[in-house]
Amino acid sequence: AAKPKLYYFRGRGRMESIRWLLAAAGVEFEEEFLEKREQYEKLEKDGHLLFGQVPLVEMDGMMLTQTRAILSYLAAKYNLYGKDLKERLRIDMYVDGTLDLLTMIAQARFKSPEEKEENFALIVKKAKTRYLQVFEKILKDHGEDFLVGNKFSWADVQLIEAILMVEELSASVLSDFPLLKAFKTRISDISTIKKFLQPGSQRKPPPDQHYVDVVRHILQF
Ligand SMILES: CCCCC[C@H]1O[C@@H](O)C[C@@H]1SC[C@H](NC(=O)CC[C@H](N)C(=O)O)C(=O)NCC(=O)O
Repeated sequence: AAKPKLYYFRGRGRMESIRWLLAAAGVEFEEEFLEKREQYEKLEKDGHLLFGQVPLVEMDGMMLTQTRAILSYLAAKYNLYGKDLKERLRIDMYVDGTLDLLTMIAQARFKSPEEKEENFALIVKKAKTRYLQVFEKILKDHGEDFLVGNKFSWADVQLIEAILMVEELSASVLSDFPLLKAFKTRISDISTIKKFLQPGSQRKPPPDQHYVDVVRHILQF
């Protein structure tokens, strides 16, 4: 079967979680990077952008948009969505919280330089008190290796992505969370994740000013 094809900017944004989940599932994918406004306009004209937005993923003969819908489809397709309705619900709860944190971080990078530092400090504080503390307790309460059903799932992928992104803002953020430290080591050691963490993989670096400028230019905001 043809490999999934991802249409997005050459950066993390909303597409990075989709890259992570595909990589975790061991699924190879191609990328088309939007560098010019014309590319975005062509996708729109061709009717591929349901609400006029990207991420866009071409797979299984479909043109898919809406990040959360795509992630859910991938999790179900690659058996990373729990064994029953209750486990899927728990995964959804954990993932929605983690995506809120990731979105906060990603949007903060679009702030002005003076706002950015203050914003990042606030985000690190919220990450620790509202998110990481909760996941530390979940691991403590059930004493298992994975967040849900003692089996590797989408929830674990989102959390490792979030941990690494928060550590980019504050390297010592896990100092009060021994179970999350062990979780990070364990999940990073899973062969598909380990490969994605190697240099040269399709994982994107933190956004720089050029990325922000290109996104603003293409989307004209
Ligand atoms: C996670 C946040 C990453 C920051 C960068 C993104 O946020 C946006 O500022 C731009 C990009 S994403 C690009 C943006 N896409 C979305 O907002 C998608 C939202 C949708 N609910 C989804 O989850 O896929 C876009 O196409 N906008 C065109 C426009 O609406 O006319």
